[in-house]
Formats: sequence, C-alpha cells, structure tokens
Amino acid sequence: MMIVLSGAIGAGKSSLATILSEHLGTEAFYEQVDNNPVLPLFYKDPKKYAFLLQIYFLNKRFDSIKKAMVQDNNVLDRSIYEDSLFFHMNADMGRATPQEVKVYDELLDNMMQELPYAAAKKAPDLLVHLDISYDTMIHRIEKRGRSYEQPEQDPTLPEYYHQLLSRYDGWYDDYDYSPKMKIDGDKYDFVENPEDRQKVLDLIDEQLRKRGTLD
Ligand SMILES: Nc1ncnc2c1ncn2[C@@H]1O[C@H](COP(=O)(O)OP(=O)(O)OP(=O)(O)O)[C@@H](O)[C@H]1O
Ligand SMILES: Nc1nc(=O)c2ncn([C@H]3C[C@H](O)[C@@H](CO)O3)c2[nH]1
Repeated sequence: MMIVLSGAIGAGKSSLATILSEHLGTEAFYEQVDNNPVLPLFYKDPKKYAFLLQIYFLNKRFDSIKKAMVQDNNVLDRSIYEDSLFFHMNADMGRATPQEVKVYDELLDNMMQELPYAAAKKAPDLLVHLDISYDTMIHRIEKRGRSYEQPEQDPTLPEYYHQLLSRYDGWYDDYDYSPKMKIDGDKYDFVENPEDRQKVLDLIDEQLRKRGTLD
C-alpha cells in the first residue's frame, strides 16, 4: 500500500514527497496545483468556485490514489480526507450550500467504496503529518510565492489560514484510518538541511519497519 502525507498549505508535503520517494525508490504523486485552472478562480471568488474546486480535487485525488496503489510505499502528497476538511471549513464559512455539502459527502463516500484498497483495508499504510505554526506557514507561502495565496492579496486570507491550522489539530487527533505520525515542520528543515532530512527519514523508516512495510 502507500504512504500519505498531510498538512496545511506550505507544510512541506510536496518537498517531503520527493525526498521520501527518492529515499524509498518509489514514486511520488503530487496534488494538482500549478496546472489547476480552478484554484486561482477559487481564491478570487471562493463562494462561486468552492464546490467546483472540490470536485476538481476529488477527481484528481482519486486518480492519483488509483495510480499510487499499484506499488508499495508510493507517496501521496495529500490525503483524500483533507479535501473534506477544506470543503467543510469553506461550507461553514458560507462558501458552499448544505445541498452541495450533501452531494460532495455522498460522492466521496461512494467513490471510496470503489477503491479496492478501501474495500480491503480502508486506509494507507501510514499517514505522515507535517505540523507547522502559523508563522512558518506564512513564511513558506511567501517563500514559494504563488500569487493568489499571498496574504496581501486578500485581507481575509490570514483568518482563513488560522482557521485551517486550528481545524488540522483536531483533524489529526481524530484521524484513525491508519497508523499515523507527526513531524515537527517548524523544527526540521528537511529542504535545506541534510542532517534534518536524515532525521526525518529515520523517523519515518522507524514507523515503516514497525508496520512491517520496510525491510
Ligand atoms: N521543512 C522545511 N524547511 C524549510 N523549507 C521548507 C520546508 N518544507 C517546505 N519548505 C519550503 O516551503 C515551501 C512550501 O513547501 P511545499 O510546496 O513542499 O509545501 P506543501 O505542503 O506541498 O504545500 P501545498 O499544500 O500548498 O501544496 C517551498 O518553498 C519549500 O521549499
Ligand atoms: N478549497 C480547497 N479545497 C481543497 O480540497 C484543497 N486542497 C488544496 N487546496 C488549496 C490549498 C493551496 O492553496 C493549494 C495547494 O494545496 O490548493 C484546497 N483548497
């Protein structure tokens, strides 16, 4: 089965997906971002595009999961469960109707039942959660520089990011689909610092060995 990464915007999922898949000799599957035509529209007019964006992500995520599950220890850079976190938060902010939420939840449920791995195991092998503070999140968003995510583009974004981080805390605590582990994304600079990178890889290897999915 596969390893799934989770974490807020800019937590380092894509970066770690590359590092971890190279380390394990497997393949990384990335979220559709730079070639996602709906994402900039969503940031411009969330109320109009929240539902469409969600369907877009659900479709792409499902596709990635189907491709990733053919080989053990492939790495997915975000879980399908977090899409639902995003959508429910946006719905609670009035950006989707109760009807849209119902359609989405039922579609997600239906699609999950179609996944062979969902039927057999209902989960990835391991969830690796990247935990970051608000300050780190903003710093990373600025460092990466996607224009529509920059707080100065939209005065409501800081509140959106705060809410997202606080929902992630509860989400991780409640997550029980698979074994899970948390990495302190403020502490470990696995992008620039080779020692930190090795420490993070060791922590993940340890968990994989415990689960019997790494020799
Ligand atoms: N642990 C880290 N230490 C230092 N820089 C990092 C770390 N993790 C990520 N970065 C940097 O932060 C930025 C965002 O990282 P990345 O794109 O991997 O995050 P992400 O979680 O995939 O984000 P998103 O959910 O928005 O796609 C990049 O510029 C990356 O180089
Ligand atoms: N609304 C919404 N729902 C999702 O399921 C979702 N998944 C990711 N994103 C946004 C966050 C980053 O800007 C960017 C890259 O993660 O895409 C989402 N936005």
